[in-house]
Amino acid sequence: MITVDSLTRTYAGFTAVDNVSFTARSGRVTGFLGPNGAGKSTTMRVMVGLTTATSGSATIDGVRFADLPNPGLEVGVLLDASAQHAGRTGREILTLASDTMGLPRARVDEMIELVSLTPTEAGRRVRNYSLGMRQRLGIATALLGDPRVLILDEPANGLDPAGIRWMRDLLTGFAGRGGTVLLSSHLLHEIEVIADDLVVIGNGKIVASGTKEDLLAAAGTLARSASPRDLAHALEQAGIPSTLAGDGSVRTDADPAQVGAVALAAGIALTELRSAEGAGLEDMFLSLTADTQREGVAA
Ligand SMILES: Nc1ncnc2c1ncn2[C@@H]1O[C@H](COP(=O)(O)OP(=O)(O)OP(=O)(O)O)[C@@H](O)[C@H]1O
Repeated sequence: MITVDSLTRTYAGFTAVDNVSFTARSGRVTGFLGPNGAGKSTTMRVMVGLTTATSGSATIDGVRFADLPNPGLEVGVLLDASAQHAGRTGREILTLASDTMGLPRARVDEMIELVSLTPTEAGRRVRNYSLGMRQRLGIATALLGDPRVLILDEPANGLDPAGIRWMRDLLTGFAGRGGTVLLSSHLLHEIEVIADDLVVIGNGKIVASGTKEDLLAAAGTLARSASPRDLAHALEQAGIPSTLAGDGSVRTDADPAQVGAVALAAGIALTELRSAEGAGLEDMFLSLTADTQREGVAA
């Protein structure tokens, strides 16, 4: 389990991470979301000892990363796939990491195979790797020590569609065996498919956290009819506030049964009625972070 407790990180008076607390539990994939500059990477860097906390703490099973005797055996980290030594081959990077951790060399070949780098690619210098290949190498490095916790910043970045699916299966399998996965991503569809829990950060502060089900269920109900304005009007008459979305749907916080009953009473045929869950993470994310979005897209 990863525990972040009242974590604050300031840079010359600017507060990048502001009193952040959350946990990433074992056996679960926790998605860490937020707009550009929200503080995700800074929080993750503190977790793995690359940046110090101004106050508060981040611990892995109760221990600070810096106090772990052989951290690679406990925590797999992928923060910046391009930070690998460009002049070394993928195999050299894995071999060095494996030696540092005191692992058998056979583990290097296992990891190269696991991330589907060919032997030729593994022998190529990292400066000649594509982004997706760097990402695969980064994942191989993170998994090398067979850790029980994974901390991954944008791991799907640069992966092709098959690679994204492979990563999804890998991470859900890892959590299924009791591991802890914390991953940040701007690919909301990916997070929606893979995450069990969500932590949303905006301007350095947590704006929401909880299980995906709970957070998305709070999205309310989505209904469609041939005459959405009439439906919105009928709901208003029944004391249920609603909004007309740009896609012609009517959204409300009331539950689907209430909306159905109002439509029936008003003689309005519904063409769709469901929990707005399917409208999904993107809507939830944009509304939760509306104050912190640069483009003001959700305004
Ligand atoms: N070393 C530093 N010195 C000064 N400011 C910093 C430093 N590192 C990060 N920041 C600032 O802290 C804020 C949070 O940055 P961070 O990289 O954590 O955001 P993020 O959520 O990971 O963003 P993105 O989605 O763009 O990767 C930003 O405003 C950034 O400019």
